[in-house]
Amino acid sequence: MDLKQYVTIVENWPKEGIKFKDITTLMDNGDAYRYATDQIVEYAKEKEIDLIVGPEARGFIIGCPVAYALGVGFAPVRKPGKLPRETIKKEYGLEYGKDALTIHKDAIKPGQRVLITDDLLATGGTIEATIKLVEELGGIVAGCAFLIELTYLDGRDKLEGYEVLTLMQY
Ligand SMILES: O=P(O)(O)OC[C@H]1O[C@H](OP(=O)(O)OP(=O)(O)O)[C@H](O)[C@@H]1O
Ligand SMILES: Nc1ncnc2[nH]cnc12
Repeated sequence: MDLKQYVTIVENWPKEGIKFKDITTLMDNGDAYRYATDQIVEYAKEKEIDLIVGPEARGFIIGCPVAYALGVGFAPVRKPGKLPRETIKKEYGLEYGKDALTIHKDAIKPGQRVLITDDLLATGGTIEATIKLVEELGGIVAGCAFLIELTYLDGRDKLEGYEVLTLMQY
């Protein structure tokens, strides 16, 4: 299936010069959403994953159906002030700003094999921060899976030494 036909490109949003890749038009098509999910599930099966970790908010949309299909858990990475118990935190830069991410301290057991999921790899700031959170808690990053990679932003440079799957490249 050609998934790109379901992605809508929105010019100059949220800021001038950004070509925003809107995946809501992929998600609201049942066949396309299932096809994309299945690709990531097949990738994850080879990696003997114990847990999926995904950053807020679009990482949840990708990661939760994969976790369900594999019968493993999902641990959310969230922006500060959203998780109710003790967390650890990492700051990071974005294509259009900067932010921080947190995870519950007990979300990952040392040695667990983790697949990190998100909708899109841009500068790599979000995935880099998420990897740091997982590894600080003793998790093993067995793979990183995205629907979309913006190759012109070189996010992959931050992922040297990690296994990466991207379903669409721009
Ligand atoms: O590779 P990067 O440059 O870090 O950019 C990619 C991240 O940016 C977007 O999330 P955003 O922070 O906009 O949050 P959202 O998912 O809550 O919309 C996207 O969903 C990725 O998580
Ligand atoms: N160009 C873009 N489109 C959609 N999500 C993004 N996150 C970071 N850059 C993005």
